[in-house]
Amino acid sequence: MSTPLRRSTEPPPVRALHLGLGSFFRAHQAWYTHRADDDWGIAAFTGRRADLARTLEAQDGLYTLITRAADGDEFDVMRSVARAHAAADHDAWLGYWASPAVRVVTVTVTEAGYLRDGAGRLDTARPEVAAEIAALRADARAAVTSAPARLVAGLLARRRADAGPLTIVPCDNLPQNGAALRAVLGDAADAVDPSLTDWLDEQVSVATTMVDRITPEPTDVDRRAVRTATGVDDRCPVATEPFSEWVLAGGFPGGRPAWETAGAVLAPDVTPFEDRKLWLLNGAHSLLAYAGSLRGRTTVAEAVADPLCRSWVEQWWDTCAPHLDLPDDDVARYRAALLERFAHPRIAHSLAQIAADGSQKLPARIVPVLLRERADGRLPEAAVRVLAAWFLHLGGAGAPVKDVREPELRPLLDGALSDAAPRVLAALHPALGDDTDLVAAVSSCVVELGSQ
Ligand SMILES: NC(=O)c1ccc[n+]([C@@H]2O[C@H](COP(=O)([O-])OP(=O)(O)OC[C@H]3O[C@@H](n4cnc5c(N)ncnc54)[C@H](O)[C@@H]3O)[C@@H](O)[C@H]2O)c1
Ligand SMILES: O=P(O)(O)OC[C@@H](O)[C@@H](O)[C@H](O)[C@H](O)CO
Repeated sequence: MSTPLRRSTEPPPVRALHLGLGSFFRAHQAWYTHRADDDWGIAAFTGRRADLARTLEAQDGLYTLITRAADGDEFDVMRSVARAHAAADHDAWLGYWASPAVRVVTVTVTEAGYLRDGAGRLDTARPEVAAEIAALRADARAAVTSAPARLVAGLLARRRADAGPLTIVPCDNLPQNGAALRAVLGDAADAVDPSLTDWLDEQVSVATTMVDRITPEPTDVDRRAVRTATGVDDRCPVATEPFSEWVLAGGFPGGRPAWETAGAVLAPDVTPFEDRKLWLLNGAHSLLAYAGSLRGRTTVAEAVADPLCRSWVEQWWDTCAPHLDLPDDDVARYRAALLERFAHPRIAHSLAQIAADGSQKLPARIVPVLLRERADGRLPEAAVRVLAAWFLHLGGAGAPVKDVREPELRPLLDGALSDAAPRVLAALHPALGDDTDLVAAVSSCVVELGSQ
């Protein structure tokens, strides 16, 4: 007999809002908030689907976090999610923004959710973006659905209510995610109501963060593990690795949870931590997702156990190391720890999940190092390999293709490799398509990898 998960005491008062209720938020920001030495409750909204919100709400926002070590699991019930809402619950969304009690808004909507164009601005050429801007201009309470539009709708509600300053905290794997979100929000605000821009500058701070905790999609095995170990029938547990990092920079004029008491680090600048994480961890993840899946590997652990894939990872890390503004010892320790994290025997982190939206991820994970290398006159084999493997992936080899830009990328693959390669590379960064040496190297690597 198993018991359902319900609260026996009141939830903490809602003082924070989250957009993008999913696995990572529950393993990371909600975990830090749960452990922080104060009493902040979060109202969390899904990005799109309603199911997780419904399931969590039926458990009063409670869920089990499984901290999965190589030699066993720990089970802890997280209490910081006071309310869980479906994306469509737009009136509730606006209501929280209008509440002076709410001081912080965290965001995890994936790289694709920022709706950026190639220059990092809001992609107003997309019909759905233009339609949502028009809807908000006509009615500030219109039920918009994209992340930028929902955030601007929230900002309009807050200004109407004169509810005071707050901080938005993006927690997606984007370089300088604060500036990235601020640019998109500024563009959306300007398009909807130019008078919002000054208010935004005065009342809203956007923090920049480096976030790290490998959290695969939950499975039925996780649910059974909770039931067996605790006797509780938790319908939405989430399993994560023991390692966790959160580095934040920025102002919190309205206050924030005491996340530092739970291990978060407040720093003047996240750049060195972010480069280290996005290039070494996420860059290697993308390499394995495309090149490893070409070799039939399906998880990170499987791929890194393959000596050839592992040598590719090491080669990529050697390429990145000179560009990191950190002591060599730190980088060496980080690399050693990463190999252990990747090889985790009880975490099945699917390469297919990581492969999704490469058009949004490679510009953050691979391209910055590649451009630095090219500026120094080098043509790094490791970066060439990732791009060639991604090219093959887009053509249908290895992990399945799921990319927000797929409709525009697929036609670029038509025709001879010598024509297609520059077009596909230019889709990641304009300078890459014009780099004839790089195009030639990627083309020959496509042939080499494709024939393996
Ligand atoms: N899972 C990890 O290991 C991990 C670690 C570090 C950072 N992150 C960041 O967190 C993000 C979410 O990861 P997750 O594991 O929680 O995924 P998830 O699929 O469990 O949850 C994603 C959430 O984002 C929403 N979303 C997805 N696409 C969206 C879009 N286009 N617009 C608006 N909302 C959208 C979904 O509705 C859902 O609420 C990642 O993309 C990454 O940027 C994840
Ligand atoms: O979550 P995504 O889709 O941005 O990327 C997949 C993984 O590379 C990523 O989730 C890592 O596991 C994570 O960034 C580790 O902290």
